[in-house]
Amino acid sequence: MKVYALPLHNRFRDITVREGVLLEGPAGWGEFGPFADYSDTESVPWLASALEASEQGWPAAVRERVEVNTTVPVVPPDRAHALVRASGCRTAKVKVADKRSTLADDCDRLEAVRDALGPAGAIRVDANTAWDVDTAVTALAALDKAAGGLEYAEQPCRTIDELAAVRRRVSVRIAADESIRRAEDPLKVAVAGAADIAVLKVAPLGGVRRALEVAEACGLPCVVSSAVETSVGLAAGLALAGALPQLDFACGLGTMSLLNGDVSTTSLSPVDGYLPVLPQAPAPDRFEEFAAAPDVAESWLARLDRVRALR
Ligand SMILES: O=C(O)CCC(=O)C1=CC=C[C@@H](O)[C@@H]1C(=O)O
Ligand SMILES: [Mg+2]
Repeated sequence: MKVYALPLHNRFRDITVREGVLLEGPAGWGEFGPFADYSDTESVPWLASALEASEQGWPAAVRERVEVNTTVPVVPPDRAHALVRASGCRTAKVKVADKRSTLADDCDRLEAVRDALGPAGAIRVDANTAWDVDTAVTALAALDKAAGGLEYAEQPCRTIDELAAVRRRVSVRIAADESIRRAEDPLKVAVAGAADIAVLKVAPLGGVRRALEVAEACGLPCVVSSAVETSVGLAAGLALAGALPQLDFACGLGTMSLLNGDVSTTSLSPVDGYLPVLPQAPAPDRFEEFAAAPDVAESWLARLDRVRALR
C-alpha cells in the first residue's frame, strides 16, 4: 500500500493537497481517498470501489474514449480564461457560490470562460449545495446570462425538495451530485423529479458496478465526475464512463489539471478534450515523488483499517 500527498495548483473543495491510499491486487491498482469530511461509515463505498479495481477489475467498456470537461476552481477571470484555453476541452465546469467569491465574481469568471470557449462551448456550474431556493433562482438567472447560456447547474441547494423547487422555477437544467453520492438512497432524487441529470462519482457510490446499477435505476442522463483522484482513481471513473450504455454529456474527469503532479507517468490528462478508457488503472510508477510524510501515511493506514473493519 502506498499513501500519496499531491499538491493542487489552486484551492479546490477546501483542500490544497490531495491525499489517498493506492492499493495493489491481482486485478491491478485501486485508490482509496475519501475526503476528510467523510466518516468511516461513509468511506466504506470508497474502499469497495478501490477493491473492485484491485481485486476484481471492471466491467467491459462500450466505448474507447470519453469526452471530458475542464474544471475551473474559484480563480480570477484571467486565470480561468487561461485554464480553459489550455485544456483543449469544449465544455467547462465552473465552481460558483464559494464563500470566497461573490455572485459578481462568479459572473466575471463565467464571462471569461465563455470568451475562452467561444459560442459553441458548453458551460456548467457547481454550487455544491450553497444556496437556498430563492437565492438559487436569482443567482442562476445572473449566471445563465453571464455565461451566455448554461448547460446545467449542479446541486444548487442541499435537499431534494429544494432542488425540485428550483427546478420548477428556472429554465436551466438541474444536475444532482451530493443528493446522489451522499444519500442513503441515491435514487430518491430521480423519484422526486428533482433533477434532469445524475452526476455519478464512482468511489462514493461503491465502484463501477454499483454506479451502473444507480444509473440504470435512476433513469436520468448521467455525467461521470471524479473525486479529484490521481490517474489510478481517475481510471475507475473512466471505466464507469466507458461502460455506461448512454453518455450524452462530457464527463467531469479532466481533473488532473487541478493537481500539481501525478503518481503515474501514464497521466490521464485530456487530449483535445478526450480521455481513453483503460482496462485497468495505470501503475503508480512516479509514486516516490509524492509519497506522504510518515505521520500522514500512518493516519491514512489507520483510517483504512477502521473502514476495512466496517465492511
Ligand atoms: O465534475 C468535475 O468537473 C470535476 C470534479 C468536481 O467538480 C468535484 C469533485 C469532488 C468534489 C467537488 O469538489 C466537486 C463536485 O462537487 O463535483
Ligand atoms: Mg458537484
